[in-house]
Amino acid sequence: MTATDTPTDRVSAPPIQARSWAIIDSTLREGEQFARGNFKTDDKIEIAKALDAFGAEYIELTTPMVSAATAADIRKLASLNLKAKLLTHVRCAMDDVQRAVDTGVDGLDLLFGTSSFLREFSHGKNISQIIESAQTVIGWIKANHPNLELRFSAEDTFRSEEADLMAVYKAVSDLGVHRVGLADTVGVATPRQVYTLVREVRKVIHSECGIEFHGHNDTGCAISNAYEAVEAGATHIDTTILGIGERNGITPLGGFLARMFTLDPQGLIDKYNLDMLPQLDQMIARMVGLSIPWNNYLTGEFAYNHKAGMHLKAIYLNPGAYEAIPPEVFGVGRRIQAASKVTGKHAIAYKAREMGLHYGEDALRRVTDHIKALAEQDELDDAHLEKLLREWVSA
Ligand SMILES: CC(=O)SCCNC(=O)CCNC(=O)[C@H](O)C(C)(C)COP(=O)(O)OP(=O)(O)OC[C@H]1O[C@@H](n2cnc3c(N)ncnc32)[C@H](O)[C@@H]1OP(=O)(O)O
Ligand SMILES: O=C(O)CCC(=O)C(=O)O
Ligand SMILES: [Mg+2]
Repeated sequence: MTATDTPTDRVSAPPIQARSWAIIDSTLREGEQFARGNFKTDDKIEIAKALDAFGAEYIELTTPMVSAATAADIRKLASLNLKAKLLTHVRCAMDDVQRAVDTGVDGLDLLFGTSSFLREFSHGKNISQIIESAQTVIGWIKANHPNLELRFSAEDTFRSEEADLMAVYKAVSDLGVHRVGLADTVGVATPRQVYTLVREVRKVIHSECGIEFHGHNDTGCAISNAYEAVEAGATHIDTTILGIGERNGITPLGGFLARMFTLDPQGLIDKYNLDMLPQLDQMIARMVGLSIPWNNYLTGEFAYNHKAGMHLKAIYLNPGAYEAIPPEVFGVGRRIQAASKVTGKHAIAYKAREMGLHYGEDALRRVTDHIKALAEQDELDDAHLEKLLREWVSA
């Protein structure tokens, strides 16, 4: 944070506008690095079309260096002529980019590890050599494929020396890349570090150069870090559907949208077909053979479950009392769990009224206490509750 950027300034700052950032969905790249991400050609086409229909601005694909089959899939996806821009994620090496430019994608996401870990154990290059490689590779692309959108990312940004990063980012910005990337490769960055570094990077790159953030979720900060990046001026955020990726994954598309929706609801509604989110989450859950987690952002089975009596009283009057985001916007419904030991008389009265039953005040208290006592012993489902309410009237 700079001296002029106090916490108070940030609290009173206007909410971030959705038009200031774009999604780069990497389900078809980072998601292929997920333990169970092994998408077949038809899966890739389904995912790309679904993301395109959703309104994702960019779709990132695995490098064509993986295999001839992967390269053919990239070409096939590029031939779909989607509205979303297609990018392929490649090492900063001539062989890789020469293969990548033949695939018909709209842009290349180049990367080079800049931390001492990756310099020593991944590729063995020092910072000057990284910059030299960037000059050769980017120079060649600019000369031969000037229409390609280019991004250069310093892999493992948050364990890299700041002076090294600034030298690399300035060099690639001078070479004319469209975006620089900051990658929290091992999920170690704190939100404040992300905010501060994005602000610092902004100062050394050209004003028209965008900033992309890629955040892993090892310490549970992937969404907040993406949010802080945007607040600090990042223009592009990497997501995957359900957050799938290496280890425990990256910023999930749904969770990130939930975060940003509260700041500019109309902006998100204008940009994306938000009610497709359950379909996207279900599609990936099916393809990777896992269930959507119960507490998943927006689409988890219990993401909109309301249970406590005090909550239910208010929720019946106005759902906004206990919901930050209306579920219907994202194509999901709420669940009212009226029969539990933590319920109250308002919830029971409401449920009874729905069934055309009315109780006096005493009867309502007694039936409520009866339901609470029963639920203390065992789970009560809706069918059981309805039977009980009917019996209570006729008793
Ligand atoms: C943080 C991330 O998620 S980055 C994601 C990168 N994506 C992937 O790794 C998935 C696809 N990868 C692959 O299919 C393979 O790893 C390939 C085709 C890219 C390379 O395969 P191989 O030649 O067998 O090498 P291997 O994967 O064992 O080792 C990585 C190589 O990349 C080099 N390398 C690593 N980073 C870079 C870089 N940014 N630019 C250039 N070369 C690099 C390493 O030096 C090493 O090459 P070397 O053997 O000459 O030292
Ligand atoms: O290319 C990038 O910016 C990100 C690469 C990656 O997946 C990571 O660093 O975790
Ligand atoms: Mg990653």
